[in-house]
Amino acid sequence: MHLSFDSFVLAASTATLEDEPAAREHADAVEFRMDLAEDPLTELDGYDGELPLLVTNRASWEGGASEADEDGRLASLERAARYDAVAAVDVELDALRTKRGASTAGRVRDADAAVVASVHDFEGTPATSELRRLLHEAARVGDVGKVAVTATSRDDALRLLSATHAATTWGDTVATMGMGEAGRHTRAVAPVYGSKIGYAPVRAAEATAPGQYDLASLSRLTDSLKKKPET
Ligand SMILES: O=C1C[C@@](O)(C(=O)O)C[C@@H](O)[C@@H]1O
Repeated sequence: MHLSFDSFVLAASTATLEDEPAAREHADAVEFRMDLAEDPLTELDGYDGELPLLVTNRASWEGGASEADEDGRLASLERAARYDAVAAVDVELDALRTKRGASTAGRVRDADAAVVASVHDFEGTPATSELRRLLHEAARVGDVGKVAVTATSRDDALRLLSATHAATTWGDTVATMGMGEAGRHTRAVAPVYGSKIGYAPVRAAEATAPGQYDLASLSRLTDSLKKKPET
């Protein structure tokens, strides 16, 4: 399956593909968190859903739950990329800076899947210059450059939106989101400034990051902001 990041993609984040039927009504894709799944490759084997998959196998050094060593973790992503349903693979920017990670990106693309190069900051929001630099570097090595930061103030949220707008204006394909309470509204608003992916759990209690809206809520918010105001 194919996913275009030319326009906003709403991904239902989940630890199990059993959520796909419930996600269909609102989501454009499923983000399958392989690191949170019991037996991810067996789930991929049995997947017969309609939504394309974006697979993530988040490293423990990037806030995820993968317990595999780096080679095994990336090898699982390469295997996942070969499933027809897998349209995109998330690879951390820090991994992509290594030879092993860059080779994973090559294999993912050989399997006709897109690479989402990701950066997470669970502590705060980097300085504006660093934010812009990270977005540009991630967008250069990935088909989408994704930066998720922890916003602790309105100022952080505004800087994130502004960096998203700047990156989009100079032609980078990026996705951004503010984690935490102060960042929550950026999830609804960032697509207006060019962000191309949003993440939300089907059920609020199963959030995969702090400050996420549930899927139906984020879908309603992004849809209504997408509509042109009536004149
Ligand atoms: O990288 C991201 C973004 C995210 O952390 C969020 O803040 O919505 C949720 C994760 O599941 C996903 O892999």
